[in-house]
Amino acid sequence: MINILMSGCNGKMGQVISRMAAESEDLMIAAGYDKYTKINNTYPVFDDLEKCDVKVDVIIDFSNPDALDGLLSYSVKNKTPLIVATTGLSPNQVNKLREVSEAIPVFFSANMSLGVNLLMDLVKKAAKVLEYNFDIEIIEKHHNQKIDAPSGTALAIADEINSALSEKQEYVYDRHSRRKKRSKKEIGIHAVRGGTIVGEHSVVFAGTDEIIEINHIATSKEIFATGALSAARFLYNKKPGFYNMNDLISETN
Ligand SMILES: NC(=O)C1=CN([C@@H]2O[C@H](COP(=O)(O)OP(=O)(O)OC[C@H]3O[C@@H](n4cnc5c(N)ncnc54)[C@H](O)[C@@H]3O)[C@@H](O)[C@H]2O)C=CC1
Ligand SMILES: O=C(O)C1=N[C@H](C(=O)O)C[C@H](O)C1
Repeated sequence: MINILMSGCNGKMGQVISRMAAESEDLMIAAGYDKYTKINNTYPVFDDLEKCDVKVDVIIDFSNPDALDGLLSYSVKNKTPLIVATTGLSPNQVNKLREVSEAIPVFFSANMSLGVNLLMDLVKKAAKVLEYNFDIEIIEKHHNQKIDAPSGTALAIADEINSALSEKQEYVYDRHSRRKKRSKKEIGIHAVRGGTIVGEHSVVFAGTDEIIEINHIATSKEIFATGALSAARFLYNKKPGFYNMNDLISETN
């Protein structure tokens, strides 16, 4: 049995993962961490990681960037593998994750779904072929409770595209403050927020008289929970290192 500490356990993702872990035979949530503690869970919930006296094998984090420092200290002190799915981290926080991955296994992904990771591969291929004649714009849509914008996934898609292009493009967020024509050296990134949209990402390659669009639509949060639980199985007993969905997909396929 792999014992998990669920960080952000009382949030939307934390609750979906708790339900799915309870249905699994090899994983259980042994403890939770959340600053909001007014929900009854089947496991003990701590509002301070220093108070957590439950021994766990892996941490899964779907919370807020504010929680990261405490999680890193706890993980390093207890040598506990850490899965970070929280988005909106600063570049400095991502660097810290890389640093601690020299001491403990760290898994970081802005999107735990298999589909989005396939989309990233397809988009990279398209970007290489269309590099010189097509303008690239990314549009993401999420529910009205989402805090960060643009989504971590939209930024990760833009990074993947940039890694495939011969010349690095500048990211342009929305366009309301710009009063000039679009340049050839940019990737536009746009966020839509409303209702209960689970998560949609669309990459538009707009050329002269033709448009190619590659889309991913999440219709339930369970796809992210499935990915996070697979990441827990993957990271348990791994050597220190910085892992992502590509490592998980190549090991399991
Ligand atoms: N990588 C992926 O596949 C996915 C990532 N996410 C990301 O996961 C995060 C959480 O998403 P949701 O569950 O929808 O949000 P939510 O707002 O429903 O839940 C967040 C939970 O974290 C808790 N929290 C906030 N700050 C905290 C702190 N400093 N210490 C401890 N607990 C704290 C809140 O009380 C809340 O219960 C977001 O950053 C979101 O973008 C969400 C879905 C998929
Ligand atoms: O907040 C969400 O809900 C989601 N956040 C992630 C992101 O910011 O990319 C992933 C997913 O789209 C859902």
